[in-house]
Amino acid sequence: MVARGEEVISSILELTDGMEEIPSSHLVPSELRPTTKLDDWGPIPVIDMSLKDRNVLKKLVGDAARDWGVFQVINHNVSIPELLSVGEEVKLFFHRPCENKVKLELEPLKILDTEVYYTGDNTKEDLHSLYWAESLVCLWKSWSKITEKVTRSSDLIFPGGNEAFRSGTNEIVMGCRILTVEVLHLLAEYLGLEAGFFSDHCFPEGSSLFRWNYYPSCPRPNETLGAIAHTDPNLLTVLYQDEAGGLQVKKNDVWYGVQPMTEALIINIGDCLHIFSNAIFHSVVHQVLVNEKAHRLSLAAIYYLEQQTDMTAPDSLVTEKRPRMFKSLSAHDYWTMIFNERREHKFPKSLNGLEALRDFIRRPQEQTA
Ligand SMILES: O=C(O)CCC(=O)C(=O)O
Ligand SMILES: [Fe+2]
Repeated sequence: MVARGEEVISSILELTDGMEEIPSSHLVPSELRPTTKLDDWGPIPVIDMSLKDRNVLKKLVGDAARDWGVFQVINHNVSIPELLSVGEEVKLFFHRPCENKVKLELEPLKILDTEVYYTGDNTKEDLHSLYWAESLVCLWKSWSKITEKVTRSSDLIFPGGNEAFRSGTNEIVMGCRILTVEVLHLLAEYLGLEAGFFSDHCFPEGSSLFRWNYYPSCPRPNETLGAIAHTDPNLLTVLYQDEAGGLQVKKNDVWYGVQPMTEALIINIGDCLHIFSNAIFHSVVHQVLVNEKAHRLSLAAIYYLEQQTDMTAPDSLVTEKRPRMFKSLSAHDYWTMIFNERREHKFPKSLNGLEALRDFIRRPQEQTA
């Protein structure tokens, strides 16, 4: 059952078939619409992870996280051919009849610390920023028995079995984990901290999720967005975007496109790393533009801190020039706050996590170290 027009839409992809206008439910208010073209590429740093000189690599990664909050990495050891082949299977899922996909929407499947669900109309989701997009999510609540969990997720999505999806997902899960640990190590070392300072709070007990996002082509790309401007509320996101492009990041109030590179993965700094680093690293504001011609596929591998993690920045990151920016809060406090905030503000949602943090920002009179 898919009602069209003003009513419930359970699959944007089906809705777009032969459509010339977009439903009012998906119109983005004019002040939030795209202001630059999808291919206005910006000078987002591209970092070669195979660089042998660790000091140089550390500086490149740290400077990029500080100045941009986003960078692309190449030679990262995550198999892109494997990722592309899993992506093809995921597209087959998105192109299933709506009724079939919606089953996973109505009844998220939970088994062994694993959740699998589908969202066909992200505008109905209070909790995240995706808009003109459908998503397929696999959430794993810790890393123990991860291979088993990945297998179960695969069987939930493809009950008849799908070897390409299962083994490919396993390989990317492992590759992205290694990349994430490596980036977190470099970022900690850049700040003069123990290498495991961030990653030890993330692995092995933190949750992670893989969200495949499908952004169908859109007859009026200037009137909507694939994802509205937001920051990621987690620690760090590893992102793959296909050649359609559309990811934009904001720096000093200017939007820059992130140029698609077949071999690259994108690293986004999330709110928790911003808070934990006393705002030395920047949680990047980003959005996604859709286009008239091509559907777009992306994968967001999202890493969370363990819930009990106290995100108070270490004293060594507090100086006279850079006083302590946030009151003490745990990853769980932050989580609760951001979700309440998003639930309350239907639209435009309060999606810049750091604006939503206002009660946790220390006022000048409180800023004695
Ligand atoms: O699809 C993209 O490029 C970005 C997706 C995103 O921002 C997210 O999933 O949080
Ligand atoms: Fe995001």
